Amino acid sequence: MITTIQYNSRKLQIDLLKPLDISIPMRASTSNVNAWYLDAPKIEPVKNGDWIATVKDGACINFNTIEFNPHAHGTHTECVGHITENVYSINQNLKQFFFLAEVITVAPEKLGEDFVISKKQLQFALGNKKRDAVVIRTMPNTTEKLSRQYSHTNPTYLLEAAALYLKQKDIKHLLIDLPSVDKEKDECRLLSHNAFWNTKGKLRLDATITELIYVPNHVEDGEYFLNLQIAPFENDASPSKPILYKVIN
Ligand SMILES: N[C@@H](CC(=O)c1ccccc1NC=O)C(=O)O
Repeated sequence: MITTIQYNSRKLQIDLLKPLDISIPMRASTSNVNAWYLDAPKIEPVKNGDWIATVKDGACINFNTIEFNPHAHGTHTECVGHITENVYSINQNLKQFFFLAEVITVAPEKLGEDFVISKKQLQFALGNKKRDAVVIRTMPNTTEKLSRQYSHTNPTYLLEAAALYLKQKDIKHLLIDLPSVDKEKDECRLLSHNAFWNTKGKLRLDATITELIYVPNHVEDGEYFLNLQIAPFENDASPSKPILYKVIN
């Protein structure tokens, strides 16, 4: 099912039958990916006295209540409302869902006790490419990322200059396979979040950050169309399902 997309002056083809899902599924399990010191997400049947809302227990339906945190428990997309006093909702600010994206792979650099992604690394990977979105895969890239327990592990983050560079390149959507673009314990400085969303100037309300993605190794670096879909929560962040389609010519 090949479709041709007129993108500015270019005609780009993708195969809609070959979606590449880069989200992490959310499961009610202690092995679900986790960050920010919360317990595992819960998916439990509604109960009313002796009645349990599962077909195996005699109900005519399965009817679960789900408890999770979008920032902690899986792939999620956030807008500037994540760090502002004014409440901005991702559902009000992400209004388009198809973007030209570049998938890049970086091996984080050691900086003191930390591992970081630098501006230089992004410059090297992106060059003069003009994209709406950048998808960052960090090395090493194993399926252990689907179940990693990130709390208190000081995960890799983006240096402020790297986030500033992406803003200056007018990258609207930043996707990364880490729990945050900032250092886990940074006394709430949130330098990269602030730089990317330009909180000291005109807020980039249409810019989003998607965290806790997983880009499988069979997905090569290069040019893709990104379909970025969220669940329609009115909240700073929502669980999301980014799908890539390789640009075939
Ligand atoms: N770095 C902050 C915490 C933080 O960034 C955070 C805390 C809870 C949930 C999400 C967070 N940041 C996500 O990008 C701090 O040091 O307190």
